[in-house]
Amino acid sequence: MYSVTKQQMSFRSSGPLSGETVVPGDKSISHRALMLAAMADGQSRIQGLSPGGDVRSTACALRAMGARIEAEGPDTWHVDGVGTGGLNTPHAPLDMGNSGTSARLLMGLIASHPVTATLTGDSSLSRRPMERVAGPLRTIGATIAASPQGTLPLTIEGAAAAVPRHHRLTVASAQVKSALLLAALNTPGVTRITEPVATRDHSERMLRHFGARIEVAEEPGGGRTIALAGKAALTPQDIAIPGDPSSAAFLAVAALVVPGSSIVIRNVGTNPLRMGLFDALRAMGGDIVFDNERMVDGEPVADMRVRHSALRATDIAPQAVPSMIDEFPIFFIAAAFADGTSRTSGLRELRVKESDRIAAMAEGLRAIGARVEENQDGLAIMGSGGAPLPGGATIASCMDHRIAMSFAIAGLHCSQAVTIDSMAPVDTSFPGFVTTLQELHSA
Ligand SMILES: O=C(O)C1=C[C@@H](OP(=O)(O)O)[C@@H](O)[C@H](O)C1
Ligand SMILES: C=C(OP(=O)(O)O)C(=O)O
Repeated sequence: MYSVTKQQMSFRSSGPLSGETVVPGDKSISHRALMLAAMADGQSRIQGLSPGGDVRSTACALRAMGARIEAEGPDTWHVDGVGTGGLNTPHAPLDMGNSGTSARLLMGLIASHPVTATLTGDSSLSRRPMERVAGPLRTIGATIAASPQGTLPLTIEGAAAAVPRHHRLTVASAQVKSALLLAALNTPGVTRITEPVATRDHSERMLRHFGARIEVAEEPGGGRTIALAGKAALTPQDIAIPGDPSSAAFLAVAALVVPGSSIVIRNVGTNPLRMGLFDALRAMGGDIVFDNERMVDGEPVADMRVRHSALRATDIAPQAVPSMIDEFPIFFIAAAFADGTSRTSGLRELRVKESDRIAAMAEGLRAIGARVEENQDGLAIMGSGGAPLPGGATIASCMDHRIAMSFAIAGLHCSQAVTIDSMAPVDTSFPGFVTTLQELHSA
């Protein structure tokens, strides 16, 4: 079914997917659970933590600044927090690996502690913009020296007495918002953040869960203002983290496009601010049903049933972009098998993710025989109407897990195998991806 040489791997048409599965714990929620547990006074237990490399980067950095983080079982960890204000200066640079969320959120946490840390990353992360976080953090009193391009490596010297501000964000970014909320935890007084469009609110939900005083007000036009009271004493918690909808997305699109498929993905997070892809797929005619909807530790969760469906093309409105920001690569694959032309715009942010995801997807889609038009801020994709694409190409994963997984899924409905030059990046968010696909093919 799959052939493997070192990290290169080929994916080909292998029949329908069926059966039940789970996906790893949500990566976004895992970062936040570790960071807030590290700030709590006492021991928290986290069940379902993401096993990916990105969350390991966060855990290593927090350990280097004084938190004790130990495994209790395969996916259960306990964290002994240092208390708000209790971080220590690390003895060595903190390696953020491939993880933008680790780098940006930890910058926020460090900015209001009297500690100094240097953050480094791999070559992909070292190209990504950090000024969007560094700028506002300087206004609270942190000193941050980055490369002239505003990228890693950077050294941050936190403020001994940070200043509470009202930050008005110009970029719709949950990472920037969360960095400022984490900085606010050890800042006296009330910090306010206004975001232009609502972005994923895992930080707000989890801060509330740990007992912080936080208020969220809707703004006209879809934005929000969040007010957080600083010098907060956080109470340790037992938290269960739901499966990552951004990982479930790959399996869901596989089931939709491979004829005869029918799968169930149990225990997936369904936070409305992460559901853009699933809303779009349903609008395209995708048979996706959420069963057993419930709340777990402040986040909505459900079991997801997905069946093969004839997909129709759709256009994505720019307002929907934040709710599916990481799902565009796999959305483009779904669009490539739909009937008609799907159009997207307002996606400039995709050019500064782990790779330039607009360029990488356009190039890969053309290589497997799809018809694509690339614009500055989006793609137009002329779909195959459900027919297999030719395939028969090798795709450069560009150190980007979502590019690698998207073309792996495309290969399952191509006439000839699709080869991914390296599946190594997949470890950052979904280490069991290939095994899960194999199990769904043999169920
Ligand atoms: O806050 C988070 O956990 C994330 C926010 C998004 O980034 P931006 O804030 O840069 O949009 C997303 O792309 C990233 O994978 C995770
Ligand atoms: C953009 C992503 O993550 P990060 O920004 O944390 O590297 C992602 O997971 O798609």
